[in-house]
Amino acid sequence: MNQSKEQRILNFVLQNAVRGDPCSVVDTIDKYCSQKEWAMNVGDEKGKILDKTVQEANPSVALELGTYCGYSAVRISRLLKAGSRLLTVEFNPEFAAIAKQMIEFAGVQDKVKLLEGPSEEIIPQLKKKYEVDTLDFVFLDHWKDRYTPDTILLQECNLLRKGSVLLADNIIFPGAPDFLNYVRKSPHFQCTNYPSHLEYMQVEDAMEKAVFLG
Ligand SMILES: Cc1ncnc2c1ncn2[C@@H]1O[C@H](/C=C/CNC(=O)c2cc(-c3ccc(F)cc3)cc(O)c2O)[C@@H](O)[C@H]1O
Ligand SMILES: [Mg+2]
Repeated sequence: MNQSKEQRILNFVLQNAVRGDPCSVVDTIDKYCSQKEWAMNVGDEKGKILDKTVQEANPSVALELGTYCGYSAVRISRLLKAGSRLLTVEFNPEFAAIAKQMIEFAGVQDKVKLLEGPSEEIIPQLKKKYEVDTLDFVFLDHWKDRYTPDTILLQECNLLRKGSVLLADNIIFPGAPDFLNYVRKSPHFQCTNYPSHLEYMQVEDAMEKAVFLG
């Protein structure tokens, strides 16, 4: 049974990155996906926007929707202060297994908790089962038609507080038009757009930051 692309990405990291060094894992994935096989990691150009937003928010508790191979989980968790944690949600068991190995190889397993299942099931469990009070930072990078329902669900579950930062990938390509409409029209969010490019390509893309106003 031949390997999946995601397995090939993981193997390339295991053979070429430095164990325990999250930056080398991130750089090695970018090297593979820009030179050998494209994959839907946020990539380095948008990754730098992600880095700045995470550093500004300096979250104690962060949530990621759509782990995939773990690229952004490693990228985010490398910036978290001691005692902070990232909860990352992934419903595809193959991708979750890949991401778990990626996270452990990078040495960030103490900061990252991978929650397997659909976001609409996991989000309502965050307070009681995962002892979350409110979320300081949320990275949305899962199916694009899930951004809006999950943003509404986060509010319904009282998981956002004044100043909680949402950052959404792929605002232009593949696009999340309903999400953009929702947060920009809502009086509860202060939005900022960050033009960029699709990972590993010269195609326009953008990220949108939406700060919850309470
Ligand atoms: C409700 C729910 N719950 C839990 N996990 C969930 C979930 N919904 C999805 N997931 C998980 O998250 C990832 C999915 C990511 C979706 N991302 C994209 O589709 C994407 C696509 C492109 C792209 C660009 C140009 C092209 F030509 C083709 C594709 C670029 C990107 O950056 C993307 O993010 C994937 O690991 C999936 O299993
Ligand atoms: Mg994306």
